[in-house]
Amino acid sequence: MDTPATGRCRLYLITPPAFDPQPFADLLAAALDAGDVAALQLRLKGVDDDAWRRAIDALRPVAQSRAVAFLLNDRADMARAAGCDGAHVGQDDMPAKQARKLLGPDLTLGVTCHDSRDLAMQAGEDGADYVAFGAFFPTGTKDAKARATPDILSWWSEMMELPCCAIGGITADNCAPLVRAGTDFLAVVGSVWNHPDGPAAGVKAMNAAIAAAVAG
Ligand SMILES: Cc1ncc(COP(=O)(O)OP(=O)(O)O)c(N)n1
Ligand SMILES: Cc1ncsc1CCOP(=O)(O)O
Ligand SMILES: [Mg+2]
Repeated sequence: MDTPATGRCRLYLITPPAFDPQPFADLLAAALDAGDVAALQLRLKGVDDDAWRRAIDALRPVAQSRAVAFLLNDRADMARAAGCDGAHVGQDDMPAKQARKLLGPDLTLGVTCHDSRDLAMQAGEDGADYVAFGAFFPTGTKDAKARATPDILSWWSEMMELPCCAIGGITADNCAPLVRAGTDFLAVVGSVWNHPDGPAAGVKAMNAAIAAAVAG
């Protein structure tokens, strides 16, 4: 997962809460062709391993053929054998150390750190490649436990080399303070998949907003 070599923040797309993998693959291709996306996270809840494998088989080539890193949410145990680029784990999923062991040294590991500097420093020590803070805004996608403010992003990005990611209710209209605070990635679900003009327009709008925040 390429971190922004230019110093510019990049979009990190997460799959919507429910979708049918085959038709969704076309929608995803259009979204990824619409603008810069650093990573796609496959996020499924309450499905069995066969459903995970079907979704991975449908979506992984779409992402990887476009040089978009393909990460699994929660399932660090599946990522390596399934040819994925990494995994994202939360504080209640598995210890970051265990996820790192499962992934090996080369795959990307992301860790949810809510609004906690301590959790983020621990995640870095335990082998995370990026730390995720949030939720920054109200979101209907997840019942998010914590609320974060941009100062954690500015503190982290000034103190640490390890990339950070912002998540939670982020849209083209509200992302500027997060970009200016130094986040390396903006992780989004709703602002892309629920965009009134479709996901490709959502990706374009997010990239335009990132560029505007950097310029402004
Ligand atoms: C990039 C990114 N950041 C945070 C999360 C949330 O992970 P978690 O706290 O484990 O919650 P679930 O997504 O598993 O419901 C994430 N998935 N991605
Ligand atoms: C998975 C997750 N973790 C914290 S908030 C959130 C949901 C992000 O979705 P949206 O971009 O629609 O708010
Ligand atoms: Mg999780």
